[in-house]
Amino acid sequence: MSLPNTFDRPVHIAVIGGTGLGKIDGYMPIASLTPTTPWGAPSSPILILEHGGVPIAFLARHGLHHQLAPHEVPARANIAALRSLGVRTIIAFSAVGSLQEEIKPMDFVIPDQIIDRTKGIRPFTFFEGGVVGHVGFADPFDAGLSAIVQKCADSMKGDGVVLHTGGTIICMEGPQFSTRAESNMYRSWGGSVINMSALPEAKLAREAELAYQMICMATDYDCWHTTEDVDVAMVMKYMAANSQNAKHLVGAVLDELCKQDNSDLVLAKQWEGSAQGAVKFMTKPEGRDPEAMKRIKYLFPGFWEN
Ligand SMILES: CSC[C@H]1O[C@H](OP(=O)(O)O)[C@H](O)[C@@H]1O
Ligand SMILES: Nc1ncnc2[nH]cnc12
Repeated sequence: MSLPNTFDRPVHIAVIGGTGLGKIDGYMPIASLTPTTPWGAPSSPILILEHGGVPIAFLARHGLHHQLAPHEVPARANIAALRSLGVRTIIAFSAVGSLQEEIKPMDFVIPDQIIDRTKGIRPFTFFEGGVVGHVGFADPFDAGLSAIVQKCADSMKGDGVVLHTGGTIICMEGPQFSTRAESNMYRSWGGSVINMSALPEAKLAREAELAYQMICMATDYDCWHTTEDVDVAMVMKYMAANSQNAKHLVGAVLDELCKQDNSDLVLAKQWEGSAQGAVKFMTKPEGRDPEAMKRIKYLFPGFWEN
């Protein structure tokens, strides 16, 4: 049976699924939306799921069939499309390599920092082409969302599975994995985990004034460890083993986010106006390109003129 392609209520919370998490078991979609944005179409149709009566958007980062390489993910379209539905909070899952002995494959990590090792080949900003804005990115994730995920650690099952709080994610370009020299260098920098997807997603979420937290699931020890070097089969094996925990964790996190007490957090009141302010102070009205402004107004429909 085909799903409706419209949904008439705002959706405030989204989950982005990554490698090995192209869907969340246990949720029946009630709509499948395909918004187009000034930055093109998102990676996949956006499914609307229901959690205790609250609509949740779900987007598969690499496409329905994992056909998009990390550098091909249309991150601007993904973030803009979610925001256009009303989304203000994103919980983003990612399969990561561990750069620290104590972060074992199957463990979860809620990072609080990122080191950018992408190579500038991915479109990474909404603010260009005749409109300039510089948003703060000192703390790339949302502390309020991080606290909620921490609170839900007990929802996970399994011997010794740990949820580590804090840590630095290295976001590399890929799609090839790192060399051993790089892996050791990242460890010397204090990296906790490594992936290919945290950026530009997190930067764009900040520009779009969204609350964003990545939840990392460790699948391997990259290639610095005495155990086997990472390969795709290893990542997929651990992701399959871990998808039940991802489901438990996301269920518990959504339970928390749906509580009335968390409504300001979910609506990202803490970020409201930050990016629009960053644009306002840079490009003078007479210098703003009309086409660039149309794109900005897609993101921020109420964007002032002067
Ligand atoms: C198949 S291993 C590399 C791949 O896995 C991660 O994907 P995601 O972050 O979407 O879960 C990593 O970032 C790479 O894209
Ligand atoms: N070792 C690794 N490097 C980069 N991305 C990954 N995703 C999962 N494992 C990874």
